[in-house]
Amino acid sequence: MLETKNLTIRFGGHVAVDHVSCAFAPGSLTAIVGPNGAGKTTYFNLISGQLRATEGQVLLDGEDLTALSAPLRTRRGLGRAFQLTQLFPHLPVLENVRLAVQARRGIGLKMLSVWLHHRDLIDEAMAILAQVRLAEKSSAIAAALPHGDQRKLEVAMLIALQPKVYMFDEPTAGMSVDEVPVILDLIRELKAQGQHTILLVEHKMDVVRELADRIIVLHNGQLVADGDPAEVIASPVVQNAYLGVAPEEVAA
Ligand SMILES: Nc1ncnc2c1ncn2[C@@H]1O[C@H](COP(=O)(O)OP(=O)(O)OP(=O)(O)O)[C@@H](O)[C@H]1O
Repeated sequence: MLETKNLTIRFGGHVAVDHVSCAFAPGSLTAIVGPNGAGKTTYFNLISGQLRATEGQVLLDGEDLTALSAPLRTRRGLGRAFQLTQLFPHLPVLENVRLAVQARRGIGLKMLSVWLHHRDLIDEAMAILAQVRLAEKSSAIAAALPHGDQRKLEVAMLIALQPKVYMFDEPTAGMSVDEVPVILDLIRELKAQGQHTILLVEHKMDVVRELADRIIVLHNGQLVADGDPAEVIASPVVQNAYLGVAPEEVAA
């Protein structure tokens, strides 16, 4: 179980995330929505450790991660989709995923045969690339991939780490119409496995409606709605805060 308790960050006088308390269970997919500047990405950054909270806590399975760096949080099971800049852009796709698998397994594994060990890592990396439909591009240089394939590689790297929590920040942003379903299928497959906690920041409400079990709404850094997707989307607070419709218009 991932929990945030009174999670808060101030930038000068501005409270970007304001005492957000929320728990996210394994097997659930929660969409985090809200207008531009609501604090969604900042909330993600506080959970994954890219930013340190001014106040409050992040807990995973009861362990307080608040004081840990982002890499240590990753090792505890918080998996956030990487940007290409965090990968090895000048190495082949397969090498990137192999290194992620190796990082997860630990480098100090005592293997009878180094070659077998290497073969085993490659086999796992290739299986993950097949899962994200990138197997045929395994020898391409990561930086040379088209945008949609780079996003798939980011998901592959995440899968290689076998996190407890998957965090996706606008996973389909900048993708062409034919690439979007591949990423959504991948998220759907992860959800179907049933044991991961999945958090998704997404602006496209059709995607949210289809994938999420639950929606939380941030507005001015505060948690203003939390619940069943259909009910939350229909609620006056969301129609007003997110879709820009006045509550009285919704009620009418
Ligand atoms: N490092 C920072 N320094 C100062 N202010 C920041 C910083 N990071 C975020 N903010 C501010 O915090 C608020 C929340 O920003 P954030 O990017 O989290 O919003 P968001 O909901 O993800 O928006 P969007 O949907 O546009 O991505 C904004 O007012 C933003 O300007």
